[in-house]
Amino acid sequence: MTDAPILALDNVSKVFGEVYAARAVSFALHSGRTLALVGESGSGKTTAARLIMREYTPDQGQLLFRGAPMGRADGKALKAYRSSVQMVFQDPFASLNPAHTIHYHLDRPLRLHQRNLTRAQRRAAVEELLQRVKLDPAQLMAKFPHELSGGQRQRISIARALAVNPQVIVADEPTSMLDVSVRLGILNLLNDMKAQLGLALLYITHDIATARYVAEDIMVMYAGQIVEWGDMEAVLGNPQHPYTRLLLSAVPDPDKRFSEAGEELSQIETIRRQSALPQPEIVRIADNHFIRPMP
Ligand SMILES: Nc1ncnc2c1ncn2[C@@H]1O[C@H](COP(=O)(O)OP(=O)(O)OP(=O)(O)O)[C@@H](O)[C@H]1O
Repeated sequence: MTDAPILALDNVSKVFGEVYAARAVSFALHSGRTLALVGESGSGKTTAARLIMREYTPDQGQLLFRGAPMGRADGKALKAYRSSVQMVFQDPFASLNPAHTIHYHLDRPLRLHQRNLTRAQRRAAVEELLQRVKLDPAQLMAKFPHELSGGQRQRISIARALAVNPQVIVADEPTSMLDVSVRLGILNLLNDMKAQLGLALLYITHDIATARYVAEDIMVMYAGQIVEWGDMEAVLGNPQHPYTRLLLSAVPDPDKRFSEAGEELSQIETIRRQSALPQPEIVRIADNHFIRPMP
């Protein structure tokens, strides 16, 4: 790939006490592509997301946006970053305010970020956002979050993220709290957004099967480090790191329906305890277009 990355973590570490929640993590996101960050609970995935969302500042290394270090960004650059980089959370119940209508949730970011729009233009924009996430505006605008299903709520979260015309979306386990029957719809929606809007997506999950469904590239995180990365099919077809092999062993058939695979992967912690994994050792499977060589 030759296009410049939109966003990158460059050799970033984040330490809590003695624990490296992230250690020398480097990766980049490109428009129109999804990078899956895969690892079990506690591996550092959410820390990586928080570093990108600027909830944590790196102890070492830097966050780059369009090549510029965010550590030195001024107010204007920070504002641009905040609308360019949006997050979709695991729990669509917790991320919407029960006291406000769906219209309010989508109108608010438009009011804050596109101040030149008239009320009528904002209303049209809200309708367009709902249509984009395949919900019926006439039916849903006046409703409150509790009147919606989990899948509909997650669609609203995605619409709200899209309201500010982002270039990057970080989706942290966006389907894990949803009914199995609606997960595929959300994953398809993420794939559509990537293709139609050219978004760069970071898809965070413990579930290799859904990762394979949405992402071209995969990064495996273990104990705060990226231990393996590369093209999705190349890594899954020929995993080099014992931890990747272990993650995959919980999904013996990668073509299996992701819902079944997800359940099996929830047993990964048990498997890990039984098999006494070696200390993380970084394996580079190939020169790769989206990640800098590890030191
Ligand atoms: N604010 C914090 N204070 C102290 N330790 C933290 C903090 N945030 C994360 N950690 C530690 O850093 C490590 C990585 O945590 P992190 O939440 O990033 O993992 P994760 O892969 O996202 O797990 P999960 O899937 O359960 O969210 C863990 O050992 C965790 O206990």
